[in-house]
Amino acid sequence: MISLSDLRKVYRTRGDREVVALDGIDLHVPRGEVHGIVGESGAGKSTLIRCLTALEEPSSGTVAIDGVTLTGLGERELRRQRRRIGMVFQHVNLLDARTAAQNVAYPLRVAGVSRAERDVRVAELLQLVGLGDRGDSYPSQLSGGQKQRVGIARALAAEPAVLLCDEPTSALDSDTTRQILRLIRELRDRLGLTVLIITHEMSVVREVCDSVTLLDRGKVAQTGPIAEVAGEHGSRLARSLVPLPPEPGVAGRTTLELAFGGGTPAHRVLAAVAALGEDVDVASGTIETLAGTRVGRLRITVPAAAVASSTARLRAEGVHVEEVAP
Ligand SMILES: Nc1ncnc2c1ncn2[C@@H]1O[C@H](COP(=O)(O)OP(=O)(O)OP(=O)(O)O)[C@@H](O)[C@H]1O
Repeated sequence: MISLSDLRKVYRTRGDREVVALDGIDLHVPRGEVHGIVGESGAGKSTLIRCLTALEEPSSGTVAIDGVTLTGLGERELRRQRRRIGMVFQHVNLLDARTAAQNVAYPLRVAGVSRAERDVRVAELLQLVGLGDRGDSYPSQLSGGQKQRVGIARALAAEPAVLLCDEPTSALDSDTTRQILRLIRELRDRLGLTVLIITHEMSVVREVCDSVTLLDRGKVAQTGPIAEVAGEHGSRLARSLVPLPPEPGVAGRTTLELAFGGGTPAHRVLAAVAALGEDVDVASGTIETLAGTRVGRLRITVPAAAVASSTARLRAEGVHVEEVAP
């Protein structure tokens, strides 16, 4: 379990200016959950990861992994606790002159695990990530996805409770991305890992995460289970989890956005739209199934003069409606 309480990190720059990178973050990820962290560049994602791995000392607040508070631990104990956190990066950074098996064995060697035990563990780990027969291959002989699998096996060598993944699929094509995300889920299921994924790709969140947090200038802007945040109509996460294609505006007409899902079943939305009469037109729509729940957005256009009446009629039918700024 990952638990951050009122976490703040303030950097002091050379000109003695203060930069508040994390501004009172509360985040609790239960054991066995895959949680995504998203946010624009500069939102504080890397700082969050560095505080979680205790590479950075928070200015205030606490970080706890599996009930152990990392903040304030001595160097020796911190090193021991860090082994409970496995890290997976965008660029795997394997040792080129070592085979896949030797790369996975490396952290075990550093930890002083005996040769015989190491060999058994490495074989198990490679098997676990689907590379049982590639232990003797060098990184140059492996594809990007296979290298990432080796990186994941290496991260799991110390049997961590938590896997922190920093943009794990950003360097991979879409098919390989899907396979790696599937692997992460399988590992979570088999090993009971708690997984935190930092990503700028909403497709990653859609595909693998149970819950998600949006960071904005060091604060939690929105957080919750995927289906829940996607159902918070009009919210930033709902918009990016259920994207719509761009559409050109039409002169004299106004676009209204309607929400499906949650307490608003599709038939009610469609009936309410149909009741507006022939002056209504459909501009775009998307429906996604997220964590087993169907959520969607529908954009319609109405004559500018009919905006107020159309909105009122839709709302009277219980449909969530917002006017889209031109
Ligand atoms: N060592 C540092 N000294 C001063 N300011 C820093 C330092 N590291 C980060 N910052 C500032 O803290 C804020 C958060 O940065 P951070 O790197 O955590 O964001 P991020 O969400 O990871 O961005 P990106 O997606 O671009 O990696 C930014 O304003 C950044 O300029």
